[in-house]
Amino acid sequence: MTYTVVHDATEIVTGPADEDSETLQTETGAAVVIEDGTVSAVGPSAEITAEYPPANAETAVDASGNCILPGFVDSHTHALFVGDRSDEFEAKLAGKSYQEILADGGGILRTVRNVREATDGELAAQLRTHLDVMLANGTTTAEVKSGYGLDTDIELRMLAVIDRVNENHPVGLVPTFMGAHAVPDDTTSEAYTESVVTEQLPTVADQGIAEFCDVFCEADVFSVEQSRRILTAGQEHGLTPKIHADEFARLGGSQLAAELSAASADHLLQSTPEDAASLVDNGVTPTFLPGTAFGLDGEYPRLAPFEERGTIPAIATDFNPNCYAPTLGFAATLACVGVGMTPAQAIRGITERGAAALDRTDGRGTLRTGAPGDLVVLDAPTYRHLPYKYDGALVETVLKDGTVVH
Ligand SMILES: N=CN[C@@H](CCC(=O)O)C(=O)O
Ligand SMILES: [Zn+2]
Repeated sequence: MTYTVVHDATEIVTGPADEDSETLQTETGAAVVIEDGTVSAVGPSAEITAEYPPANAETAVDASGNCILPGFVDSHTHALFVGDRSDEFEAKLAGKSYQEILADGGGILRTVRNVREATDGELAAQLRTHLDVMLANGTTTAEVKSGYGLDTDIELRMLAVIDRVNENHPVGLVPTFMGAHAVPDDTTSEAYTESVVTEQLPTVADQGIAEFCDVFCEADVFSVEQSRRILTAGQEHGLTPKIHADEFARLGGSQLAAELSAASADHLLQSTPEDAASLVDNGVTPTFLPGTAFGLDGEYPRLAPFEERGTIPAIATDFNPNCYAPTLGFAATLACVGVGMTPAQAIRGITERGAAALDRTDGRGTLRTGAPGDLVVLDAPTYRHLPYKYDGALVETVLKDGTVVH
């Protein structure tokens, strides 16, 4: 019998509390056992270690003084990018808006130019570098979008790079096709939508790597009608919809997500209580991206309409060159300080709610029996310290499928 045992933890967060969904279930003085990559036992350390002695374990981690959390799930990233946009940060500080930068050929379109010029090796190396930082800060599962190619060949290349890196990086990747991330500057949104539907989507579906299809449904980008066309075509090709909705304008992206039963609707800065109700009623996981809100004008999405319906949003980083913040612990801090979540809600947001936004039903984001053996050992005694000590460096050890990977 080979097993990993993490023992004598000051606190283990096993998942949401059963009776009150806004709080966490925790055990003190506890241990967790992982066999064949899966959690096989959680409970009082003395009982667990009597059955699974650390001395006989393949891997034993003494977690005294530490809090153990489920591995973090980042359900929204654009982590495959190259190039620098630090001057756009300065332009924004000087008053230029994100949309003005994009309209001038900067923003996403600038990263598209950089990605198109990069070799596959350069793209893979940069993605690995980004994932190393994410892993060191507790992320064990991450969605990664294409969307900096904006033509069939480069979108396919991006997805192939994500797939290749996924073979040998500890962070488990979930690939999303996002050909509809922006409109290339040599075409119109109508013509480009047509090419996404008739050229990109069939080829991407044949390639068989992408699991989700995402659209930037926004004023001057893709209309609701265009987004509907792309997402339903994606569904016909077997890709589950996700959507960037209600970020700058309330165009109707949330309502579209509800209509299509999307896996998630993300950003939601302009969403109304009616939008929140539609999302919740149709099983769409609302996803807040507080790092992006922090870097724009500091307007955060509203929690109350979701809370009132018993739903905690997922919290994701949206890591991209406009939001250079790949750390979910920091996103959790912003979820507390900016959105007004409690630390328990924020921890739920970066764990099992993130898993829900990716349609994962394998217990990911919890540490219950049968869940993946993905664990974060904090250099702190309680989960509350994660959003509280917000300058990072709180993650001591990370296990993926029961193996120490950081
Ligand atoms: N808004 C669209 N996409 C990203 C930004 C990507 C970029 O600026 O490169 C987002 O979710 O914030
Ligand atoms: Zn995004």
